[in-house]
Amino acid sequence: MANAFFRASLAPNTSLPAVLHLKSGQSFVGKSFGAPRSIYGETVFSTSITSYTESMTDPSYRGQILVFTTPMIGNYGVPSNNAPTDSWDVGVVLESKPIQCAAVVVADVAWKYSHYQAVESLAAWCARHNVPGLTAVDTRAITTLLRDQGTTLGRLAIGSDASLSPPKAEEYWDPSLENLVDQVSTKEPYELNPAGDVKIAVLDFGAKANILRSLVRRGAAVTVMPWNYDFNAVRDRYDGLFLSNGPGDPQQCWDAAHKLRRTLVEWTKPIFGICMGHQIIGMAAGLEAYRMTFGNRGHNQPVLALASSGSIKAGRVYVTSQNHQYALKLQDPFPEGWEPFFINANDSSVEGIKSTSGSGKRVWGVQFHPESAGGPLDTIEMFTDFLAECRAEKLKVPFKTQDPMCAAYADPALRKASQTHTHAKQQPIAAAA
Ligand SMILES: NC(=O)CC[C@H](N)C(=O)O
Repeated sequence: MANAFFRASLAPNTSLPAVLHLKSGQSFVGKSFGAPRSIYGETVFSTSITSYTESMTDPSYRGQILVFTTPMIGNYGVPSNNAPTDSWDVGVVLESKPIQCAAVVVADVAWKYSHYQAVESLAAWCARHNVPGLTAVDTRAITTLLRDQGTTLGRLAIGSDASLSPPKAEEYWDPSLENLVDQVSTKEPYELNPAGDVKIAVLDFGAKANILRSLVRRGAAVTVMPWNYDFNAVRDRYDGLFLSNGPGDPQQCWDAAHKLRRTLVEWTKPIFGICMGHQIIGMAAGLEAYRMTFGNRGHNQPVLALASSGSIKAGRVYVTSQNHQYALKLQDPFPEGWEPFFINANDSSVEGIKSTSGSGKRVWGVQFHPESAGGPLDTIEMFTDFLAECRAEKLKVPFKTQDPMCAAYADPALRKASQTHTHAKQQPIAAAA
């Protein structure tokens, strides 16, 4: 008898020709799946084996043509992205609502899929989101090129466009020249789990949902703010500041780095940043961000801890999830009051920075993704460490019941409810004056 969960997806446009052109002059001819639409993007590769749904909805992949080095992608289909109401509701099951990458390239797309949570195939999902895919190409050859020459601008030409000549050099679209963060960041502040016992402001550069879940699941009340929000105007309401991941070149976000520079001077509460957030912290601290040759994208990146802090022990190697093109430059000496926290065990790039113990600050930035989704959970307790610091900070500072933003905490019934960890809800809040 046929497996009830084994569904075959139709391949309506398998016959459409498709070509990936690279600005460096090479072209790869294959077949299209997903949306029959030609696009431009920056061609990058990921070594992740699973979690294509999480990678493709990660806002940091915005504008990128994502080449999977794993030969077969799509085997377990795509789940519904509607968050169940009884869970930690940050609005989605995956990392954001839309598919964020510009296109995907897969050696052998799985037309048949099987998973108890799957509702559609990878191809149908891509078609529904107007995202094209290319299959039946040698992704090993593409990856070898990208490793040698670096991340390269590309054009995925589908259908009749596939027979046209490759674009001229000046026709390629370069996403690093745009402020992609502004496109994916929330436009208005909103709250999650307002009854949480510790108040965290999140600057949203394109936050993955699992970052928000990781804070909310640990009992935090989270206020998500636009990336360039004037946090300094409202900072006294919060016990900690978090800076999220985000797409594109961090140089596009100097506005946030300048504002953070002031925060670092005038505010001593805990600050934690991931990926783009880490780069912004570094830039505010006086470090330089540079573009790597091909970046690090995958779920198997080893990082060596150079310092101990919370759950992290110096001398240990942690396996991490990563998706970045830029990194902070290792410089000697580091700016005063700062030290390297992690270093990549493959390429020695800076994977984390922290404020020194004598600096009077508690600031951590990591280039990798402790929240995983997908990837290993080796460093997930960094969220617990951060919130423990914020809770300690809160005990130090008398609680201000007159602050309407914190009123929920003053209500014992709501406080108890927050401890049952079931009250994460998106609620719009008024923008601060
Ligand atoms: N995941 C991220 O936050 C990536 C940060 C930045 N866009 C980079 O590519 O380096």
